Amino acid sequence: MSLLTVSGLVKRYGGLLATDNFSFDVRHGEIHAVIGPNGAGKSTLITQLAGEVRPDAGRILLDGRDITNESVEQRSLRGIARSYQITSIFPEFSALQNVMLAVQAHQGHSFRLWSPVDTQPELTGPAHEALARVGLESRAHVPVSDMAHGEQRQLELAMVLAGKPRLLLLDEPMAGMSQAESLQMTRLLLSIKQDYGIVLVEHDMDAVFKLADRVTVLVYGRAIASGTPAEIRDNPSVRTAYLGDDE
Ligand SMILES: Nc1ncnc2c1ncn2[C@@H]1O[C@H](COP(=O)(O)OP(=O)(O)OP(=O)(O)O)[C@@H](O)[C@H]1O
Repeated sequence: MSLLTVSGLVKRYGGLLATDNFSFDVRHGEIHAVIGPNGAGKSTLITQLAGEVRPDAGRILLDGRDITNESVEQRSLRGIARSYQITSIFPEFSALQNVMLAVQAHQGHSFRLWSPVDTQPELTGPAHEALARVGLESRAHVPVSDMAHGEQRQLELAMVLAGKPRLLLLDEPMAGMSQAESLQMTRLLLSIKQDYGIVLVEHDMDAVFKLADRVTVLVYGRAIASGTPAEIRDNPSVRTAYLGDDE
């Protein structure tokens, strides 16, 4: 059974169909990329999967359970985690403290960052573990403001993993990265993917074709093609949809 199954999803903004009868699924251990031109509805899809926006029609199932009407918090408890952009990071705090905050937010503990960190093993343990997963363990005590952009994006991923999710919703994890940083993030995602199901929205096509097991192409809210990276690359209607687009 798929980890995530989406069927017949519809989202209208006035007369605009931002999501047009969209269906797809994500298996455990799989990266399913959603690509498409600007305004195709990729972010709108992610917000509906995360529970921030309710669809007008359709169903979202996690492990076969209907979560369409569940809140962001309920979905988070079930293991759906959305990556947020760097704006959710506290730059003056260390990498470790930022991940501890993410652990704390997930566990619902009270805010205790001012007490000595080594007295809070329930936070430091999972936080160190998440930093190690993304290769930032040696940077645990570095203030985020002293970290490179690519490292900050890795930290963002550590914060997502800190909640021990099962399904990751990654919205442009390579945004603003140099080619070297993007390669590093690609390697990182490949090294962790077997433990999660991942929905990947990304404009960096090199990264998408290296990472994705399956790719679904959105145009005007509608899935016009779905298949392996090789199938998508060779699909004439995908090529047509991207003609004149600089992505
Ligand atoms: N809250 C909203 N109210 C009205 N229209 C919206 C709203 N959110 C998105 N839209 C519209 O829905 C369509 C899809 O937007 P969306 O941001 O999901 O596209 P996208 O594929 O993520 O684009 P990009 O690649 O540029 O981020 C666009 O036409 C957009 O203007």
